[in-house]
Amino acid sequence: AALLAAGAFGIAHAAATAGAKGGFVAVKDSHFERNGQRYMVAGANFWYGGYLGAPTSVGQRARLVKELDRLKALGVNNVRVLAVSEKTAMKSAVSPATTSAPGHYDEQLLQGLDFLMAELAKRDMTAVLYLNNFWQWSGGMTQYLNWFTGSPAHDPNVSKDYERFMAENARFYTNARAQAEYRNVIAKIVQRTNTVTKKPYRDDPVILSWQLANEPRPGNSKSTPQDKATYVKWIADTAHYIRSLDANHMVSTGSEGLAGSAQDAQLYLDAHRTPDIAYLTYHLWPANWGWFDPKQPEATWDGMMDKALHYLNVHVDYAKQLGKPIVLEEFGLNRDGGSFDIKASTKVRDRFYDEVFTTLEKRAAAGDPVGGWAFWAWGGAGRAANADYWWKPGNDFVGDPPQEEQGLYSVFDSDASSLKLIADHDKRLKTIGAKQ
Ligand SMILES: O=C1NC[C@H](CO)[C@@H](O)[C@@H]1O
Repeated sequence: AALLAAGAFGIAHAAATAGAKGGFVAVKDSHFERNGQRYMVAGANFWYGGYLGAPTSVGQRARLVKELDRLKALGVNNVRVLAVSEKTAMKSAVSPATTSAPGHYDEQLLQGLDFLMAELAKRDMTAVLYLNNFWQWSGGMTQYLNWFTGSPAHDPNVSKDYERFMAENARFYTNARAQAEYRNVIAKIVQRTNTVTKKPYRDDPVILSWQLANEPRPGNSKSTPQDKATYVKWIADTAHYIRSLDANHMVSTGSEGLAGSAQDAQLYLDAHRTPDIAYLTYHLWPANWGWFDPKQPEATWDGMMDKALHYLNVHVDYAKQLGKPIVLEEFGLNRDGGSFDIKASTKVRDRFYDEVFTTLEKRAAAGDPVGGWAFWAWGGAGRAANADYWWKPGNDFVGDPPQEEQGLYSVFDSDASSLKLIADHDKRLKTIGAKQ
């Protein structure tokens, strides 16, 4: 029995550490490692990367290749991508969608993801793939609930009632039929064989992590202890399920940090404690959270930076407490004056990016568990198509998803000062990592 147990332990241990060897990114001593070397995530949010890779319909493979070449040239080594979307009647959601109805999936969009993975492999880049969305812009949890409870899919861009939207969305975590379909989708993608490379996703080191959802929250600001317990259990159970399908890849939550945890540090820590969640994530949105007014930058900058620096540092401290890496996988600020116009300057945003990068570099240089960052979001060659800056099917994709003005937070290929900042700091981050 002892021999059997030792053997089993050996296999389990080998599986757990296999990642670090076979080119997979894995965690070692609260940092990322790949092939025995420190790995720092110098990332970009590129939610529509799989859409561009589609062979037909929305696909623009020539653009995708150019965008990846641009990102690679900047020193970006990772992209964070929406892996699956759900068809919905909500006005501000992307179409087409991967899942047209439970059990029915668009093979063209899935082949788009395949093509993206293949192109990332050619450039030695990795991807974080999120498998759902707490928000409406890709259907997400709201659409699952519409399918399985018949509840109307309230687009909060229309209702303006985010508190109600968030409270209603939390029902997703306990709806058995919604969870069953969500796991069907997870299994379909995690167990997929790439039609371009013929490589099973499970064996593809391009994937840095499977992410439960984009910005999953326990409910709204009045989340109850029961809501919180449900949320923690959903994270642990779903992460365990993914790891049961794929022991090579890390799993992450997609959490925004305290802002997505009802400002409850204990909840944020509990949500990331399970060994099946490899690292912590957090996001930083000063304008969304009311810390900054782009139309009054001088009046609001100091207060915003105080809060932002605290947010940046306190989450690295949480990661230290858990002994896991942490990635700031979204952050952004408006163009000057709050303009959506690509011709508008980005002086204030550049200053914000510089502060964010510098703060995290300091913590990384001190040996703290900074796993890296990903700015929100790459607009590249995409351009807003309409005078009102709203997206319509057939328009270019940019960094801003359809629920926001196309130009709100995007970094475009013409934003030279922003591109230089990103390139300089991505290089610095990787240099810090290499020295440790
Ligand atoms: O995940 C997200 N976080 C913030 C982005 C900008 O508001 C938003 O577009 C996206 O839903």
